[in-house]
Amino acid sequence: MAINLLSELRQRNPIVLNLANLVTIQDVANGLNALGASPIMSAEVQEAEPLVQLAGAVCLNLGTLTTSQVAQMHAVGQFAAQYQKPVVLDPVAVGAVTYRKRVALELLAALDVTVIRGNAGEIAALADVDWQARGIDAGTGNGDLVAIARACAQRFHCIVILSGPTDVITDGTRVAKVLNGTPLFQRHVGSGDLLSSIVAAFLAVSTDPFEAAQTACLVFAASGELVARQLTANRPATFGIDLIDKLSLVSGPELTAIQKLE
Ligand SMILES: Nc1ncnc2c1ncn2[C@@H]1O[C@H](COP(=O)(O)OP(=O)(O)OP(=O)(O)O)[C@@H](O)[C@H]1O
Ligand SMILES: Cc1ncsc1CCO
Ligand SMILES: [Mg+2]
Repeated sequence: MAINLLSELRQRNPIVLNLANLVTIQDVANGLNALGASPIMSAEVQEAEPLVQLAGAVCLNLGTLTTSQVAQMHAVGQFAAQYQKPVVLDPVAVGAVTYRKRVALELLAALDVTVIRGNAGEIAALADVDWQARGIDAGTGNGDLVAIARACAQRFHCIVILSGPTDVITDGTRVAKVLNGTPLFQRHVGSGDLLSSIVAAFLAVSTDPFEAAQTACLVFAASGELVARQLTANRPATFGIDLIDKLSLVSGPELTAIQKLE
């Protein structure tokens, strides 16, 4: 775990190219900006090459996919391989909608994805493990989350982050866990979308994608935990606002003091 990656990120202010969903696009932009990265969103395939060239990393989010956006994702992903830029895939609701799963599998077959970040329902679907996913939510299942994340990483030859009460990070062999967090993340739509883009921001400033993934999970989950400690009641909207503020204020020592890692 390299908490000094946070200061590296803030110093270098990496540009993160996001093909975002239209529900949480502004939260993702503000969250990245608060953390110390420089977000840019795009919905136009014609500008794929120059945007990938200027970006340090790319995040592809399937949340509100359209046919033209999927074509844009293929184009951006191919330029990312050409210019050696890391790619994060957020497979929103692939456990609930067969069409989305097909799109995700086609992207994973065609592109060099560095990290897949999804909840248990999404990662189980990609690993072909039986699970009752529920829309954008993780749903219920009784599989071993580490085994599911590992199977997904081995199948697609990439790093997998299976997020939830415990975040599991694996490259198919190595496994790390971040136990920080708060149930308020689940009450605020788009927590996962922001985490995926923050993973991309850390990939942009690191040569070790496993360490970048682990650090992103800690910074995000622990920032949320620190915010929740200050709230007097369950306030999902306030949590969302305060989380963005906390991403700009949180320090390395503060994170080290509350980190719960395995
Ligand atoms: N019950 C929980 N307790 C603690 N932390 C949680 C809990 N559920 C989620 N988290 C944290 O929330 C963050 C987002 O992960 P989550 O698995 O909720 O994504 P998601 O389902 O894709 O969310 P969304 O669809 O709203 O974007 C992660 O940092 C994770 O650690
Ligand atoms: C609610 C919702 N619907 C599609 S994407 C999204 C945001 C969470 O990913
Ligand atoms: Mg999600």
